[in-house]
Parts: sequence; C-alpha cells; structure tokens
Amino acid sequence: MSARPLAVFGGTFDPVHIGHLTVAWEAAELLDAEVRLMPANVPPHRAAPLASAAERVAMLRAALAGQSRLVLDARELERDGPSYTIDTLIELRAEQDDRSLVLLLGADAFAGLPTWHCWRELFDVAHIGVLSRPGVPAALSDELLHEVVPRRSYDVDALRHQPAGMVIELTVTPLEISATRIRELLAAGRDPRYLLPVGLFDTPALLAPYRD
Ligand SMILES: Nc1ncnc2c1ncn2[C@@H]1O[C@H](COP(=O)(O)OP(=O)(O)OP(=O)(O)O)[C@@H](O)[C@H]1O
Ligand SMILES: O=C(O)c1ccc[n+]([C@@H]2O[C@H](COP(=O)([O-])O)[C@@H](O)[C@H]2O)c1
Repeated sequence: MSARPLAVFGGTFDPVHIGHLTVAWEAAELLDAEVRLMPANVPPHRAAPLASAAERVAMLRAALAGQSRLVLDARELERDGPSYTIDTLIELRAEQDDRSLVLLLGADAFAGLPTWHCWRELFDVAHIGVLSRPGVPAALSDELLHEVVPRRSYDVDALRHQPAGMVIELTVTPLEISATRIRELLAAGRDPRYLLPVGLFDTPALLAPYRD
C-alpha cells in the first residue's frame, strides 16, 4: 500500500474561497496526503450553483495556480445527473487498489451524511476526515453516531495503513468563511478581496457570475 493517503475534498465551490484552501492545505499536512479538490457537476442536495461547472473549474484552476500540494480533479464533470459521492469513490477505489482513501468533509457536511445517497457504503470505500468548521452545532444524529462511534480513530498512522472504514477528526484553523457570504457580498457590489484566493482577482471575469 502506498504510504501517502489520497484525500478527496468535494464541493460546489461556488466560488472556491480561502476557507476551502486553508482547511484542505492543513488536512494535507495533518494526513501527509495528496489532496484533490473535486468540484461537483450537479450538487445533489442544493439549488443549482450560480456559476456553471466550467466557471467553477476555471476559478479552481486560478486558485490552485503556483502550488502543487492541492490539485484539481474534475472527474465529476464527466458524469451527468446528481454527482453522488459514492459513485466517485467507487471509481477512485478501483484506480487506487488498496491505497488509503480519505473523504474530507467540513463538520456541517458530515452532520448531514445520513441524507446522502448510499451513505453507509461510503465507509466501505474510504475513511472520512472531518474538518472542524465554526458555527456548526456539535450534535450528531443517533443514526450517524451509530456508524461513527465504532470507527472513530485518533491515529493518523493507523489510517495510513488501512484503505477505508475509519473516521478521524482533523482540527484545522477555524475560519468562518462561506461561499454564501461571498456571493452576498459580490451581489451587493462589495469586494470580498481577502476572503478569496489571489488568483481570482487577477481575472475579474471569473467573478462575473456573482456580480450580474
Ligand atoms: N470555512 C470552512 N471551514 C471548514 N470547512 C469548510 C469551510 N468552507 C467550506 N467547507 C467545507 O468544504 C466543502 C465544500 O463546501 P462548499 O463548496 O459547499 O462551500 P460553502 O462555503 O459551505 O458553500 P455554501 O455557503 O454555498 O454552502 C464542504 O465539506 C464544507 O463543509
Ligand atoms: O452523494 C451524495 O448524496 C451527496 C449529497 C450532498 C453532498 N454531496 C457532496 O458533498 C460535497 C459538498 O457538497 P456541498 O453541497 O456542501 O457543496 C460535494 O462533493 C457533494 O457532491 C454528496
């Protein structure tokens, strides 16, 4: 088994912001993992994003320029219909043999896991790394706790040597930044410059979907 886990950070990224990049970067360090940012083509549980999939990918490319620790994986754009995470992880598992695979989720997304398509099967193909996020209530539902408690681990080394099945909490810098807030600011004609990756400001057209 490869020593470095592969971690997947899925999102709508409408738009990608400094919160995403910071927690993904810190997860890469904490896990010593390769981290891929994976934009959803059709996010399953929300209204359609303001920016198209191609526009969100362009923003991610601009945001990730100049570093190599975080990489873009746009495979979900090749599938029609809702971008179910289980389908993506099954595909990755087939490519990666028994490499340790970690699905990174912000604490808010993790709390909603029991509403996901085939959610219990996620544990068969990947670990879950839960990224702390401010403003998220700590309580988890009983059905989620039932799956999580026996899988909880505090040992990154153990996670590295097993392909899937564990849940690990990753304490990252708390940043109360959301794409919702950034969309609101841009729609109001304001300039959230320092909430966004530098690359997005070099090409103002990238933010046009939110200003119109
Ligand atoms: N500031 C943050 N801290 C920790 N995790 C975050 C943060 N922002 C987003 N995430 C996580 O990133 C993933 C993708 O999130 P998403 O693209 O929906 O961003 P968002 O800021 O939550 O967007 P929106 O406000 O549109 O819902 C989710 O797992 C989410 O929990
Ligand atoms: O597979 C599902 O049923 C599912 C339901 C909701 C969200 N997801 C995934 O979770 C990630 C974060 O979603 P979101 O809506 O918080 O941006 C993104 O990769 C989505 O595709 C996946």
